[in-house]
Amino acid sequence: MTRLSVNINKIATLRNSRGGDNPNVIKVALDCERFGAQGITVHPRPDERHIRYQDVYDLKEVLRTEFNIEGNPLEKKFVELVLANKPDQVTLVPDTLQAITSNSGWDTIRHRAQLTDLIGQFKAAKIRVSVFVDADPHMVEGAKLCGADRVELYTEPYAADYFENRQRAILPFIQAAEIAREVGLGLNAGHDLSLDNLKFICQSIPWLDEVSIGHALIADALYFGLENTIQMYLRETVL
Ligand SMILES: CC(=O)[C@@H](O)[C@H](O)COP(=O)(O)O
Ligand SMILES: NCC(=O)COP(=O)(O)O
Repeated sequence: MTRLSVNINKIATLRNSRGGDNPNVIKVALDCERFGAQGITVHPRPDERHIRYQDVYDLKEVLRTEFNIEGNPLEKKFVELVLANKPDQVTLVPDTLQAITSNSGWDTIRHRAQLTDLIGQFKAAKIRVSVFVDADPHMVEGAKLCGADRVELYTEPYAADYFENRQRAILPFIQAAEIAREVGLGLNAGHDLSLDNLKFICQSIPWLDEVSIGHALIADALYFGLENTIQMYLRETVL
């Protein structure tokens, strides 16, 4: 079974649009847990345009399920935030300041020295480390050489090609996932997963440990309600 971690960035985006505290990020996170989510993901960015650094401290106090913090560890502030909060998992994402959202995985070969050092720091603090990579076997092997515990496959290309040709879309993901399994890495996936494409990736890669989903899930909640929506996503993860 693949576990579902709900990314609550979009809740923070909505809150920040009016400067107040509606919706309350902590309440929504706790409700996601109550409605069945097996984890909560946040991706604080340096400009704090959605999740703020203070949200991370507040969430750490109350969450009962897996807490996953995503971000770029080349930002010193991010490393300090993660080490101060000791989440269950940190996901290292190479996003640039200008990017609207994450748009590629790490080059784990070119950044091997930096990643190895950073992963060592997180693991010394007993935090599981997942490295965000494209569905490229070399990048998966590279993540292993850096000392990662897991990789998260960047699924935007899968989602983009899904309706055109889902067999073609999934193929590189199966190949990368097989390498992850061979070298002993745990496996996560995320970005643009939705009710359309989730079941197929879970069925095609039954050893997929976890998916983190935000944008589509929160958009679906506008129509179906948050509790129903989480249940609908959970059903897609069961084989
Ligand atoms: C790491 C990743 O894949 C992203 O999907 C990210 O966590 C979502 O961030 P935004 O909500 O800012 O688009
Ligand atoms: N790691 C991916 C994530 O947390 C959510 O991505 P998205 O569903 O908002 O595209």
